[in-house]
Amino acid sequence: MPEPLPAEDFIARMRSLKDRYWHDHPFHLRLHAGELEPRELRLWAANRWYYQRRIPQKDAAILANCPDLDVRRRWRERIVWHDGTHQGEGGAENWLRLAEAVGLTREEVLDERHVLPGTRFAVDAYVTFARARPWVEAVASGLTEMFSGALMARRLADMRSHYPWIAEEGFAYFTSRLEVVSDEGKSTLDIVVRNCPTLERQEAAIAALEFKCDVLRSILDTVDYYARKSP
Ligand SMILES: O=C(O)c1cc(C(=O)O)c2c(n1)C(=O)C(=O)c1cc(C(=O)O)[nH]c1-2
Repeated sequence: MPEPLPAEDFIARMRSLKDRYWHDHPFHLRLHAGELEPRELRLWAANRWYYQRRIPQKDAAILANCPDLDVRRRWRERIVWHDGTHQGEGGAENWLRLAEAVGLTREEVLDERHVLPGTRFAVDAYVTFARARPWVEAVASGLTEMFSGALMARRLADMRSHYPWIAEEGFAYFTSRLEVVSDEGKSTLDIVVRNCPTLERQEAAIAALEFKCDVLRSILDTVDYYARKSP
């Protein structure tokens, strides 16, 4: 049987997938350059809502499949972060505030009338992956968060400067996410490395992260296509 990769090489393989991440997707580049019309930002916020609202369900699937108490303890914090503990709190609520700040009503976000079929297919594929695959692969698929901190910091700065009409309250999602994201990346990586003792499992974890990068890019492909097409 082939030997597993040394941990550093395994980590390096996962980090090298940054090129496949969505930071340089044409839609993000237009967002960062201040080139988006308000209606394009609204389409983006309404579609990202679908991703945000499905993430706690994806995390619940991981909890359901994971027999490791220590991992479950850490993982359930993610659900609490997104859902909050009380009405009016949590990451999802903050995303709704961003959507309102770009000009959407809460109602039109919550009824998902702007969610495009491609977004739904991509995000649902992510949730299904977490339900159907071994839990460590689903955890590995969340490792895009290793790449997300720098992107979110840049997005926050660029949105503040290029879209000054967006009220500061709208950015609470990014400011609060940035506080948790770097730490999460490290502990998630640790869980994946410890729970992939064979080359086969390591390769499966790498494939899971590739899949997730493709999920994210697919969301923006569909948003970008319709954003450019609409009047
Ligand atoms: O704004 C971004 O670019 C970005 C990227 C990602 C990501 O890389 O999956 C997440 C988030 N944001 C995010 O806010 C978030 O809560 C989140 C959860 C997850 C996940 O897979 O569990 N990814 C991400």
